[in-house]
Amino acid sequence: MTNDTWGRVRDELFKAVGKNNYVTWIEPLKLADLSGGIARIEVPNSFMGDWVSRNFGDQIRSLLNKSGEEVDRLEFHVSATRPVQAARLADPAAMASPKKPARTAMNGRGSEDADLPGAPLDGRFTFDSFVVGKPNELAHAAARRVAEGGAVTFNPLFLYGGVGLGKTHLMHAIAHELQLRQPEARVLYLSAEQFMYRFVQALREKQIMDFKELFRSVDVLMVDDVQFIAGKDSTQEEFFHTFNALVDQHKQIVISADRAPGEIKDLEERIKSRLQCGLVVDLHPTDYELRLGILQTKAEGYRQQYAGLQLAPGVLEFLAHRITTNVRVLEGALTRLFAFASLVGREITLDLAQDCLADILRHSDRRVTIEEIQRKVAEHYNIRLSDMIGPKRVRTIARPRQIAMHLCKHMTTRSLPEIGRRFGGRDHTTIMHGIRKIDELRAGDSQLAEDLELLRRLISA
Ligand SMILES: Nc1ncnc2c1ncn2[C@@H]1O[C@H](COP(=O)(O)OP(=O)(O)OP(=O)(O)O)[C@@H](O)[C@H]1O
Repeated sequence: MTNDTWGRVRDELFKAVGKNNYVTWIEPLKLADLSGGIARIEVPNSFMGDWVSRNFGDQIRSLLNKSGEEVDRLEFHVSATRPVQAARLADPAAMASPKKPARTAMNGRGSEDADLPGAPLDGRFTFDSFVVGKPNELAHAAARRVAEGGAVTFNPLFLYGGVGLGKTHLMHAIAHELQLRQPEARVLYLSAEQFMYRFVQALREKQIMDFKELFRSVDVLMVDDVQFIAGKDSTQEEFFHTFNALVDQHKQIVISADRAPGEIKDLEERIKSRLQCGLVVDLHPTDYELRLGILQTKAEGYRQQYAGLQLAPGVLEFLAHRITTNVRVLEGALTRLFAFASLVGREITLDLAQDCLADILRHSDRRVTIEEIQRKVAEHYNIRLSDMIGPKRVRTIARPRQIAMHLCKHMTTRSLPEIGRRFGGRDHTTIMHGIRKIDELRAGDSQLAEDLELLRRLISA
């Protein structure tokens, strides 16, 4: 195989994969050897090897074969000689002596940390104070796994979800836990905005090498709200290099965003693909049980703080039912309620809650209608809307109908008789039966549970 042949193969790949893909994935490849039907290709890091193998492997092999070589298999090896700059950054001995020692990059490391690039950790955001329920159990388990330290199993851990669902809380909890378990570990938590700010500052002050060295010398890097760097070209570029350097050194990265990597607009494709390479976990909107759990935990704390204050039964259930927006609002409501009750020296009752939280409750009032739910569920299961309220009892229709009943109960404030009337004049006991049936089924049927959650989101979107 001559260099010319490899050159031609690369030219063909350029045409086939387009400029961007070519520059990111193909250009850095080096054909090191071709013998015994195996093409050995050198790549700068293992991530790249995996990606190229999965996405372009077949194309490369077939182009090599077309050019007259007999290639059965491609093997990717991380090249021993790293690019000059990367080697310099990865090897402390070869580093230009940094102005600030690397450990100043870490959170919670005493007074020398005055100018840390990291954000301070909130002492309340620990695993102990995080209430686990169905919607967040996977995110919680993955965060726990990362917090145990040890060998990196997935990189990055990518947490995403809507506003106030606990992403920041989990990231801080990881940092706290790591500091306890491995006090020497260099854990850096910051928002993507702070990352950009530090980067721009380093550029301005001509300290870019310090910046690079600092970020590449951490053991765990956590970047919150990464969607912020979308559309900010040089920050994205720097983030990409930082990310790669850390992954190559098997350092853990944890990222959060308000949506899945593939859905972040104006984020470079190569960054999206890197973000998708580890474990991508969705924090689902809270369900009633989780909201109640969070309220109970918080209320317990307040009971100690406001000793003697009475909390009437049913108040927490009422709040969990009515405030469905996000946990931050839920917490805010409870805080206000306890503060108000303690000021006026009254028991916290439903009436007091309704008075004191009127604005929040009004804002959280669901405007979801029974008709809307019926329509969305019918669309989802591809059945006719008329069948939703009609008499047919075949399972393909009856089950979606029961799901719609279930959602009506939980997403509107309508009573069972009223729901019954809107389902073709059914009796309220039929509605109750339908709701119970779905509750029973979803406990053992994960597909059904997922459908319910998805529909809930579609409906409340
Ligand atoms: N499962 C939970 N248990 C206890 N508290 C929670 C839970 N989920 C969220 N919270 C609390 O809700 C508030 C908002 O959470 P957090 O700041 O982590 O949200 P976020 O997902 O990062 O939101 P944003 O997108 O606004 O950054 C915090 O006070 C947090 O402690």
